[in-house]
Amino acid sequence: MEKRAIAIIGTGYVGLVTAVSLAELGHNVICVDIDKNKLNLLMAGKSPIYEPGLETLLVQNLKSGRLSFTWNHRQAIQNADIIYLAVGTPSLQDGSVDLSYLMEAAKEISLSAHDEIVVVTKSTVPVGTSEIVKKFIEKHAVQPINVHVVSNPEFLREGQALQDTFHADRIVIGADDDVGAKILMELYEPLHLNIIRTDLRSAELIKYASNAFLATKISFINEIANICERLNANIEDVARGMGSDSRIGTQFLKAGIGYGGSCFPKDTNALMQIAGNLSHQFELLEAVIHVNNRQQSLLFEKAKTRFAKLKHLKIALLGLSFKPNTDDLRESPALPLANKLIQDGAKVIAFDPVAYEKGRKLLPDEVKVTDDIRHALQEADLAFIVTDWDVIKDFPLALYEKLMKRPVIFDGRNCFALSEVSQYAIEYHSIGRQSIYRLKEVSLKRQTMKQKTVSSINFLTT
Ligand SMILES: NC(=O)C1=CN([C@@H]2O[C@H](COP(=O)(O)OP(=O)(O)OC[C@H]3O[C@@H](n4cnc5c(N)ncnc54)[C@H](O)[C@@H]3O)[C@@H](O)[C@H]2O)C=CC1
Ligand SMILES: O=C(O)[C@H]1O[C@H](OP(=O)(O)OP(=O)(O)OC[C@H]2O[C@@H](n3ccc(=O)[nH]c3=O)[C@H](O)[C@@H]2O)[C@H](O)[C@@H](O)[C@@H]1O
Repeated sequence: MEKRAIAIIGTGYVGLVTAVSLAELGHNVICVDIDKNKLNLLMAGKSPIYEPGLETLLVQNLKSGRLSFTWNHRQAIQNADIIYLAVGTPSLQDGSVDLSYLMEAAKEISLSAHDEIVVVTKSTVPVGTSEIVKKFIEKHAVQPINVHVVSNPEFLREGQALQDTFHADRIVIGADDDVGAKILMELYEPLHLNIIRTDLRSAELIKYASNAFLATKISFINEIANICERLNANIEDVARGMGSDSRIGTQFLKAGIGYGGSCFPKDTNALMQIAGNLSHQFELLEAVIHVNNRQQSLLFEKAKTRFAKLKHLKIALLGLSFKPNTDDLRESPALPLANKLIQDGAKVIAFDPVAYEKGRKLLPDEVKVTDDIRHALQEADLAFIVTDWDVIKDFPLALYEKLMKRPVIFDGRNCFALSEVSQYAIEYHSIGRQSIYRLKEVSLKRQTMKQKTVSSINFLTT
């Protein structure tokens, strides 16, 4: 295997995971970023993101000398024969993709690269962008250059990024010429994974189509959950029954508070824009996005129906990250929920085992933030579960019952089996399942017992 000199522009999730995995395969990898704070951490062997296993590989590869970091684009690019673009491609106001970071990175390549290079678009970009990048670099290059551009979209999930990289279901390599495609296929060959070779545009579309399809599965199951609630059926059983059909599959059928994160909301909106620009109204995707927006307010609406007023209630908001095992709060359903609760005059105390620092910066000032679940639940009038962190799922229901002033739980992730909850004096509202009102039942029973005791005392004293 030829040892390659690889430059990676952008050290976010995707850039970092790509960097450590290519260094693990024995290549020389240099990463460049414009964020000096991030680079200082990385150079010191500290991962700026919470991603299981990442820091260990970072330290190992820094020590071996195969991995390095710089803020100087020229230093990263001038000797590289493969250059990855892994910068962010966030949404603009209208839902279309902001390509300014990507084009800045392309400009840096044109200033420092020379001879023959392979430019790989790892960032998720609208169809046709890789061609634009190639033309841009060739047009603005200050030295003679031959650019082979390859689209190699990323499919990792946050929280299990390394597993998804080393054991990916597929690697997509899209190119309109064979030179770059062949080099990338050789690069990934030692991973022994399923490689799908396509043209440039198809590769770019595979990424959006995949994310949009997964988002569709989630909105679909959430709609079935809404029907379950009205029919007294149980969404967990329905999803299990559906998912056992191998044509449907069990994954991404977990009903909940709606999808969040840095990609599904952004990429579904982008695909809507892409279709719209082609005069095609993507009605199915429009519905998927609409259902997700509605689903994110569902727990709040349920709480408003249950309690006429949330004002002055002490509310524990459990989980801030958009899913467990990450400290990423981008598009987390916890953020709009916290804002709504504050607007309604509730006293909110938010808990997250990892994302609490980031949460403190993003939540309204009125929200207290803690990394201690007991502290959040103490004397709370109700609790919202937003993220299914193990520490939340495994926290004993007996303690929810004991610590809370009034143990009413709105669970957006179906963390507990109904049979388990019904053993406690807890009122429990979840997604796509019947609500449990044991709180009333048990306290009534307690009241009756108290009354009985009082009357027997009265009897004894008369
Ligand atoms: N986060 C994820 O799980 C996944 C993300 N993607 C896609 O990958 C791309 C990157 O996503 P993330 O890693 O989450 O982004 P991120 O926002 O975490 O990181 C991007 C990095 O690029 C840096 N950057 C911006 N302009 C630069 C420039 N001119 N030169 C050097 N560095 C520059 C930023 O400072 C930042 O550190 C996006 O297109 C995203 O849609 C794809 C699959 C998974
Ligand atoms: O393009 C991307 O950035 C990535 O987007 C997702 O990965 P990620 O956002 O890290 O997380 P997921 O595990 O897919 O979850 C996304 C959201 O859907 C929600 N979800 C997921 C699965 C499910 O069954 N139900 C459900 O509500 C999660 O809670 C979360 O809010 C995709 O799964 C990755 O393949 C893709 O590379």
